[in-house]
Amino acid sequence: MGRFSKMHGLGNDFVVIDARESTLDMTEARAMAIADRHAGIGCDQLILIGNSDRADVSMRIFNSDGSEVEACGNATRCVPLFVGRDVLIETKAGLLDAKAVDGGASVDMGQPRLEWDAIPLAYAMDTLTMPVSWEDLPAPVAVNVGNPHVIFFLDDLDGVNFDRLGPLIEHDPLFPARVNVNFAQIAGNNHIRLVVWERGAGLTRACGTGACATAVAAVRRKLASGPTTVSLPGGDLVIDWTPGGHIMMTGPATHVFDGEADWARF
Ligand SMILES: N[C@H](CCC[C@H](N)C(=O)O)C(=O)O
Repeated sequence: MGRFSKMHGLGNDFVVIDARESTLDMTEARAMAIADRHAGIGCDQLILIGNSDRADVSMRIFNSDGSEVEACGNATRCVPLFVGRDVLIETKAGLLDAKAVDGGASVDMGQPRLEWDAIPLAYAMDTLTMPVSWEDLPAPVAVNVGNPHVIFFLDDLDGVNFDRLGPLIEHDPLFPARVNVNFAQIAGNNHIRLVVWERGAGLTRACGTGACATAVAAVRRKLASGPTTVSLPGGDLVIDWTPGGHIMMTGPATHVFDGEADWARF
């Protein structure tokens, strides 16, 4: 039997497993089975906390479709709560410094990558105003914050068909590693409303890296400057980034319950 914690960041939910003492062999199939909301435990992402010789802990991230990915902002904020102290975390996207703050955490998410080949895109282009379109969507921005994001700034999010546009863009061959699709609306001064169709997980109640990427895109487009509140369906994050600097993300982290499972059954 193995223990796990159910946690979430603004409703983006996780099964978190402490793999520091176990030899649990995680495969894409097993991750997908655990994440299944009907036949498994259920989550948007599965998180494995392991040992690291470069940091306090390591973190592996699996989407509910089983794909292993580089970054998850909301899960990163849950690690200090899970481990019980501030931590330096080794991820596929590099080392992240996560510090507990009341009710959540503040995380240095590192510097965004803005070059077309770092997103990655299939061919060279301007990433601030990409010369591409899908249906009547405006030219988007592309940003990598450890994982790939494309951001559309719209006048109004009401009535947008996220379930149709999300997968259409996620799987477009322009994005060789697929992409997280961000639909943003400027809601006021340094305030953005955001809905994210996540690569490998679909619509979620919040996306931390999406909030980071969207705030970076807004600053680059001169639609925001300084600490920006990003309002997602599950709640608000505060993202602070100035060109050339690191992205600071601050927001809630919640522990829901602990459980036990026989991992051999997945
Ligand atoms: N779907 C993302 C991973 C989870 C990101 C999201 N849950 C967050 O809080 O950043 C990807 O495939 O890159």
